[in-house]
Amino acid sequence: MSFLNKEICDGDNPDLTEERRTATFDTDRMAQVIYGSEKFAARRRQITKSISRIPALQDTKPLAFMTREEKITEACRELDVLSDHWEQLIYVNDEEEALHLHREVIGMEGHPFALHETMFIPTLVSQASDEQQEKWLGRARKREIIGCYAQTELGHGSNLRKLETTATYSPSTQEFILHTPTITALKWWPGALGKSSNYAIVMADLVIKNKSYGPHPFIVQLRDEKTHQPLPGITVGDIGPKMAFNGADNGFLGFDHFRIPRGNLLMRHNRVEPDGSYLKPPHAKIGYSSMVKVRSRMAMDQGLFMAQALVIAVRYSAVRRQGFLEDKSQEVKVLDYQTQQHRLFPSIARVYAFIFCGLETIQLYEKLILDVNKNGDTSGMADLHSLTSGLKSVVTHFTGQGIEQARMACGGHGYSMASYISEIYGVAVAGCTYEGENMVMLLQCARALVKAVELVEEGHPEKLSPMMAYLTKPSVTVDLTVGPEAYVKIFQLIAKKQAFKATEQLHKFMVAGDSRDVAWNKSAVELTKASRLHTRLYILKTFIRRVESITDISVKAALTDLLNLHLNYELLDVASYALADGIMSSTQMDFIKNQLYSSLEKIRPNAVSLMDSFQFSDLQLRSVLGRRDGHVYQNLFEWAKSSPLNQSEVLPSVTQYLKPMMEKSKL
Ligand SMILES: CCCCCCCCCCCCCCCCCCCC(=O)SCCNC(=O)CCNC(=O)[C@H](O)C(C)(C)COP(=O)(O)OP(=O)(O)OC[C@H]1O[C@@H](n2cnc3c(N)ncnc32)[C@H](O)[C@@H]1OP(=O)(O)O
Ligand SMILES: Cc1cc2nc3c(=O)[nH]c(=O)nc-3n(C[C@H](O)[C@H](O)[C@H](O)COP(=O)(O)OP(=O)(O)OC[C@H]3O[C@@H](n4cnc5c(N)ncnc54)[C@H](O)[C@@H]3O)c2cc1C
Repeated sequence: MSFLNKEICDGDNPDLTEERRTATFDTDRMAQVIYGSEKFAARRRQITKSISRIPALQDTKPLAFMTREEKITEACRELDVLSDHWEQLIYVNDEEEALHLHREVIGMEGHPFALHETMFIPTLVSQASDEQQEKWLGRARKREIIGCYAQTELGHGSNLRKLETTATYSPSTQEFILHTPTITALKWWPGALGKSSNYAIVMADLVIKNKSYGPHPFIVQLRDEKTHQPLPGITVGDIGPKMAFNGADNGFLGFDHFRIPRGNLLMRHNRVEPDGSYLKPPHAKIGYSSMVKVRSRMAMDQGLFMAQALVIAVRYSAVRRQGFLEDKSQEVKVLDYQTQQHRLFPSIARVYAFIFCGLETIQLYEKLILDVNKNGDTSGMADLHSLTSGLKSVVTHFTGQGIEQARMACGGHGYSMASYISEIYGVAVAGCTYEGENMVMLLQCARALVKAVELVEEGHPEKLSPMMAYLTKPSVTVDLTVGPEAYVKIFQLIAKKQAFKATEQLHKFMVAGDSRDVAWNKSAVELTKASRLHTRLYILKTFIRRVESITDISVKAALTDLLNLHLNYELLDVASYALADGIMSSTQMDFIKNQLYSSLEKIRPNAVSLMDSFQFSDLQLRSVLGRRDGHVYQNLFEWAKSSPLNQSEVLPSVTQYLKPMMEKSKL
C-alpha cells in the first residue's frame, strides 16, 4: 500500500516528496502512537499552528550567529511574548503542553523557566504542605516569581549526604540560618540560578541543636522582587559558558548567615516544630523526589533529542546523492547505502523504544506522587528509583552515540552549525551528568539487582518485584524464529547470568575479608554491566508491549519492522555475553545478522516518514540542513551568506594584521 501523507508535498525537494509518497502509513496516526494519544498529538499540531501565526515568535537571527548574552536576551523576549499569549496557546497548568510550547519556541539551549517548570514547581507540588502551596505554588504557576533547584555544590554533586550548605535552626527566632561555610559549599551548576531566578529551592543540611538531619529542601528568596538585586547575605552569579546549553544561566550561590522563617522548610513530609523537635518523613529519601521526577522524564526527553538529530540526518540522506549502485546514469541517495542505514535505523528504533519507556515512567511518577501525597504510601519509591536510575543512564548514553552517528551521516555538512546537530549533541549529553552521573546511577540500579539476587539465593523468590522476576527463570534452549518472545528469553538469560556473576563476585570479595563498600568497588564494573543489561531488557519488553497494543494495521506493521530491527540489533550488541555463556550458538548469531540486514531493507521506504511523524516544525528543529522542504543547498548558501563575517568583503582583522604582515613579508 502506498499513499500520500497529508503534508503538502508541492514545492518540496522532489527526492523527499518521493519518500513521503512511498510511505506505507499515515504520519498523523504514527504521531498518536509517539505522543501517547490522538488528543495530545492533535493539540501539539494545533499549538504549532497557533505559534506560526504570531509574527514575534518567528525565528529572527539564527542562534548559531548569536553571542551568549544575545541568546539569553532572545529567550527572555520569546518568553515575554509567550506569556502574553499563554492562555490562548495552551491549557493552563498542562505540563506536556507547556513543555511543547517551550521546545518549539525557545528550543533546547536553555531559558530562565527551564528549571522553574521542571524542578521548582514539581518540588513545591511534591514537598510543600498545603499551606505552603497556597503561599507559593499559585505565584509560581502564574510566573510572578521565577525559581530554580539549587542542590549541587562546587565540591559535591553525586554524594548528597556530604552537601556542606547548612540550615541551622534557631528556636529563639524560629528561623533557619543558611550558611556556606567553605568555598566547596558554594552551590554550583543550578540552571537559571545565576541571573534569572529570584527564588530557589535550596537543598541544605538541616541542623538542629548541633545534630545533622541530612539534606532537606527549603524555599529561599534570593533577589528583591522589585529591583532584582540579590538580598543582603546572598552572593549569586553565572558560572560561565558551557559545552552547550548556553542560553541558560547556570549559576553559583553562597549564603552568609542568611535567615529564613521556619515556614520555609518544605514540610509536607517532615516538620520542624517551633521548639526544634523534628518529625521524620515516611521514607528517608522522600526529599529526593524532584530528581526522580526529572529522571522519569528523561527517556522521553532524550528520545526527542535523538529524534531531532535523526529527522535532520534522514531527510538529508534522502536528498544527498553521491556515488552509484546499479544505475550508472544517476547517483544514488546516500540513504540507499547499507552502511548509512545501519548507521541510522537502529537509532530510529531506539528513539521509538525510549519514547515508549518515557510514556510509561512519566505515568509511574504521577501515580507515585498521588500515592504518597494522598495516601502516604511510599511503597513504590524504591522500584521507581532503581528503574529510572538505570534508564536515565542507558538512554543518555545511547542518545549521545546516536546523535554523533547522525552527525557523521551528514558528512561535512553535519559538522557545520547549520545542521544544528552539534548543539543537540551538547545538550543531550549533559543528561549523562545531570540528575546523577551515569555510573553513580547505574550503581544505584545495581543495589536493587543485588538485593533481588540475594533474595533468590536465600530462597525467597516470591518477594521479587515483577521487574526482577526474570532472575528466577531457568535456562532453556530458544528457537529464535518464533518471534519477539524468544529474543526476550535470551536477553533475560544474559541479564540474569550477569546479575548473578556480579553478585557472586561481590560476595567473594566479602568472604575474603573486604568490607561491603570495598567489595562493591572491586565489583563495580561488573555491577554496572548487570544494570545496563537489566535496563535494556526493560526497554525491549516495553517496546514489544507497546507495539502489540497498536490497533492501526499499517502503523503497527511499520513499527513491527522497527521492533524486529531493535531486537536483532540489541541481541547482536550483547552477543559476547551470550557466546561466552553458551546461551547462543554461532548459527543463531548468523541468523540474527541476516534478520538485521533484511530489517534495514524493510525500513528503508518508511525511513523519512518514520521521522516526519515526530512533526517537529522547522522552527523547533532550527536546522538549515534538516528543513522540511529539503532544499539543502539553497538553504545552506543563504545561511552562509547571512554569517556576520560575510557582511563586509574585507574584515578589520585583515586590514589590521594580515595586510601589514603580507606587506612586511614583501620587503
Ligand atoms: C529534564 C526536563 C526536560 C524538559 C525538556 C524541555 C526541552 C528542552 C529544554 C532543555 C533540556 C534540558 C533541561 C535541563 C534540566 C537539567 C536538570 C538538572 C537538574 C539536576 O541535575 S539537579 C541535581 C541532581 N543531582 C543528583 O542527581 C545527585 C545524584 N545523587 C543522588 O541522587 C544520591 O546521592 C544517591 C546517589 C541516590 C545516593 O543517595 P544516598 O542518600 O547516599 O543513598 P544511598 O546510596 O546510601 O542509598 C540508601 C538507600 O536509599 C535508596 N534511595 C536513594 N535514592 C532514592 C530515591 N530517590 N528514592 C528511593 N530510594 C532511594 C537507595 O536505593 C538505597 O536503598 P537500599 O535499599 O539499597 O539501601
Ligand atoms: C547542564 C547541567 C545542568 C545542571 N543543572 C543542575 C541544577 O539545575 N541543579 C543542581 O543542583 N545541579 C545541576 N547540575 C549538576 C549535576 O546534577 C551534577 O553535576 C551531577 O549530579 C554530577 O555530579 P558531580 O558533578 O559531583 O560529578 P562527580 O561525582 O564529581 O563525578 C566525577 C566522576 O566521579 C565518578 N564518581 C563519583 N562518585 C562515584 C561513586 N560513588 N562511585 C563511582 N564513581 C563515582 C563519576 O562516575 C564521574 O566519573 C547540572 C549539571 C549540568 C552539566
